[in-house]
This record gives sequence, structure tokens and C-alpha cells, in this order.
Amino acid sequence: MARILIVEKEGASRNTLQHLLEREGHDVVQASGLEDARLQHPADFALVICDSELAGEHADPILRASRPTPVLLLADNPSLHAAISCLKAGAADYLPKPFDQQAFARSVRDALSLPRQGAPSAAPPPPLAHAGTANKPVEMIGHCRAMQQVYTRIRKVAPADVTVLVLGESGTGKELVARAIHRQSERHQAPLICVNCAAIPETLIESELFGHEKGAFTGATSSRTGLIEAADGGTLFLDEIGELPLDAQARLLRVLQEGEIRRVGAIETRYVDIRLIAATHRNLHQLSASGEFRLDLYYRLNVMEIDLPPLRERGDDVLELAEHLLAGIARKHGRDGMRLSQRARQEIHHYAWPGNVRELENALERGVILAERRIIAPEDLGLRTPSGQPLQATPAATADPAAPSTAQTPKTAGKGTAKGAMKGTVKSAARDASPETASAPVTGQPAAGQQDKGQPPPADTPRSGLSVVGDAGEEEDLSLEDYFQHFVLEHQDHMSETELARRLGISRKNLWERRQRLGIPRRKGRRSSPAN
Ligand SMILES: Nc1ncnc2c1ncn2[C@@H]1O[C@H](COP(=O)(O)OP(=O)(O)OP(=O)(O)O)[C@@H](O)[C@H]1O
Repeated sequence: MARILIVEKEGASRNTLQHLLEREGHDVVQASGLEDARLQHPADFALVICDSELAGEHADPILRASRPTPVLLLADNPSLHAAISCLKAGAADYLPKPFDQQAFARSVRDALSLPRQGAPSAAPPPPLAHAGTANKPVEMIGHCRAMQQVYTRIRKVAPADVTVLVLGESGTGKELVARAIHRQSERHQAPLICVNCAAIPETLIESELFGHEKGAFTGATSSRTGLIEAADGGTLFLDEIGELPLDAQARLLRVLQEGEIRRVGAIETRYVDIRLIAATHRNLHQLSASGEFRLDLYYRLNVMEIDLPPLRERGDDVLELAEHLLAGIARKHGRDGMRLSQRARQEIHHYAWPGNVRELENALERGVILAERRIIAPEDLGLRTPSGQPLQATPAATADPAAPSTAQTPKTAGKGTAKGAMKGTVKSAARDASPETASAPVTGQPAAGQQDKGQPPPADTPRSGLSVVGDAGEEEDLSLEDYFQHFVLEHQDHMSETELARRLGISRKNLWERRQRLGIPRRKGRRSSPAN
């Protein structure tokens, strides 16, 4: 698809990146240093991906040598300061290592879609109708009535340059909405800076957002630009704004009211021109009543509201989303053409998805990795009940796999909390499940008799090494790689990387390398501990 130059000193990392990019169909050339890169004429490529250490503090040499080609920087030792200065100097993106493959693929896609620097300025943002069908932004999937209302709202607010408050449970696509608004706004050529307020320690949040002067506090050895200044001229997306401490709320209010920003420790004020999009899964009005959120800030934020429905209330959109996401995930793992079995589709349709689209993505990724063949069975998705138990197949109420389950589903359980909706969760009926197989644990492969009917036995299933005994007593063969994947996916939510590596009897480095090779990214939501 595109010619991409990788500039990276370590051969193994170059090869991994090349592998990932070739899987997406790109043509890749490697360079081991800046000199080597220059010899390859970086300006002739569609994209340059460069290690940030090689690129230097402001990445000037590689940016100059590559112009007008966009440059994506990968950082071993990322710092906010370096990110801001590289982005200001013109880098297309700055990605901390180790990165998750989806984030990498998205950055590459975004960088490739940028206008080449110095090229005639891009046409004004296309009207929404051109950016997708039926008023739908290209990147958002779903046609249910509630999503149609979301698209209409995006189309109307995007050009209006007003503050927008996006509401919705975690994983419903709030950041995607912010991106769509930015892309369709007058500011689309300027930066969009996304900040998750919940991910920044409370003690650092003011200096991260507003910047600081040298000597403002212990450790402030030089002055720094904050993220709000970095978004000057563009859009600032503050996710989880309900987590912002009260002092920072007061400063933010000033930015919104006066366009004024004062760095921590500074006397003079500066002026910024930003559009704010804020998001939260919390009820800010209630938080204001309890004094945790400033009411005046709430009113300032809530000029326009966009309410994203939880996935369980989007009807058939969940299947459309699943098909769409599955195609991308399968391509990423080099397993094009994977399909969901009839039972897996039913389970996806009936499940409550408390983690919304993000949880669906994760389940599909598990399915792609664990499925033995090109058909993903429900067991491969690894869905769980609210108490963390694997969902169990129940004997079929009907022989027709397409018939709706007779048990109560989250959709009939009505609105309410994710937990409440989960109460009604049922497995879709499995036409061929017997009582014994129904109690077998979720494993990398269906237990005997639990496979979808109509599928031939796997011809090329790896069968080496390890055997584990399932609850039902039957022996299941797993290859070492199956076992590794299985173990990591099963335990990564409650074990640190160090613990996982120790339990697997390998080093942390080896664990990381295997994750890269097998395409099992670390879970985004997991908090890292010092030992992690
Ligand atoms: N309608 C959609 N179509 C396609 N992908 C979607 C859609 N909604 C969400 N996603 C995908 O789901 C994942 C989660 O979305 P996003 O990060 O925007 O959610 P969020 O509401 O901001 O979550 P959080 O508040 O937890 O950060 C992303 O990978 C996003 O691309």
C-alpha cells in the first residue's frame, strides 16, 4: 500500500516493525541510523518511522531530511516534554514503547492520511455526508436510532466551535466522537491533544495540563509547556474530566472564560485559543451537588451534550461492529477470512457488554488468537459473567441456532447500571451442547462435542508438547504457544508482568518478545505498578 522507511538501531525491533507493517500490506525499507536513512532519501517515502533516541531531542535532523514526508516517532523513554517538543517541531505522532499493536496501526494510518508538509493546504473538511454514509462519520460503526442521533449531533456541533460534553460509559467511543468532531471542524489542520485525566497522578496534573516554570516545585529543573498550550489553535480532549482535582478545575475555568493560562509558578499569563471537548462516564451534576465538581465549570462545559448509548442498547449494531472489528483484528494477526460461528454471533448479540466496544474488541482479539480454525466459537471469545466465571453453554431450548434465546437477556432487563443489565445475561442456546460439555471450562479450544457442527476437523492444528486436563476429564492437547497465549490472556488482568513471567518460567524481556511475536498486547486499562 505505502512505502515506509523504518529508522531504528536494533535489528530485532526493525524486524518486528517490518513484520507488523508488511501484514498491513506496506512496502518497508530499513535503516539502522540517521546516516543510513539519509542515503535512502526519506523524502521519497510515504512515511518515516524513527526511534526517538536516534532522532534526538527535537527530532530536527530526521524531520528536516524527511520533509514533506510525515515522521512517526517511537520512544523507548517517553516524556511528555519530548512529546510536545517533537509534535510542535512537526512530527506526525509520538508513540511510547512498548506500544499496543492497535495503537501502532492507528498511528500509521493517521500519519499516512496526513497531507504532506508543504503540500498545498488540504481542502476544507468534507461535509459529513462525504465523510461516510447516511450522515455517519467514516470511523464510527452502527446504524441504530440512538447512534444516528449521535452522528447528527456531531455533524451539527463540529463546525460550531463550541465546548462539547460527551457522556457515556467506558468504552462506548467517547474519544472517537472527539476525533470525529475535530476532524470535521475548522481546526482539523491544528493538533488534537487527548488527555485522560484519570491516568495522570493528582500531584502532576496541574503541571501537565498548564505547564510550569523552572523552580516551581522540587524537580522542576526547567520550564515546560503544558498540554493545553500544546493544543493552541486546535482541540483539547479531556477524557474523564470528573477526575480533575478542584484546583485544576478552577484553572481550567479561567482558560474557558478568558482564554488565559498561567503556568504553575508563573506570574504572567499567556493566551491560548483552544476548543475543549470533555468526556465523562460520571454524572457531573451530581458531583457538583456533593462539592466534587464546580457547578460553574459544569455549566461552561455543558454547552452541547452528546450522549453515547451503551453497546447493549444498540440492537443489531453489536453484530455490525463485531464483523467490522473482526476483519481488522484478523488482518492484524495475519488471519484474514476469520468468521464468527452462529453460536458466537448469538452470544455476542445476547451478552451485556459492560465494557462496551472496547470489551467487544478484546473478546474478538481473543477469539482470533484462540480459534483453532477460521471459525470463532463462543468458547474462544472468553466472555464472563459479572462474577468473573466463564459463561457456560446451556443446552439448546430449540434446535434452530438462529432462534432467539427464550431466557431473559440484558436487553429485556431494561436500562440501569451495567451490573444490573448483566443480571439478565444468558448464554445463547447451543444446539449441540451436552450437560457435560456445558460445564467444561472456557479453553483455547472447544471441549469435545462443543465445536460448532458442520465444521471439518482442523487439518493443521498444532499438536505438540503440553497436555492439560479439562474439568470434564478429557485430555486436551495444547501446543506450547497455545498454552502461553492461554495463560497470559487468562491471568493478565490480575497479575503483573513480573508475576506472569515468573509463573511461566521466563524472563520479562522474553515475555515482552513473545507478546510482540504472538500479537498479544498488554491490556490498556491495567495499571502498572513499580514492579510491572
Ligand atoms: N462506533 C464505533 N465504531 C467503531 N469502533 C468503535 C466505536 N465505538 C468505539 N469504538 C472502538 O472502541 C474502543 C474504545 O473507544 P474509545 O476509546 O473512544 O471509548 P471511550 O468511551 O473514550 O472509553 P474510555 O472512557 O474508557 O476511555 C476504541 O478502539 C474505538 O476505536
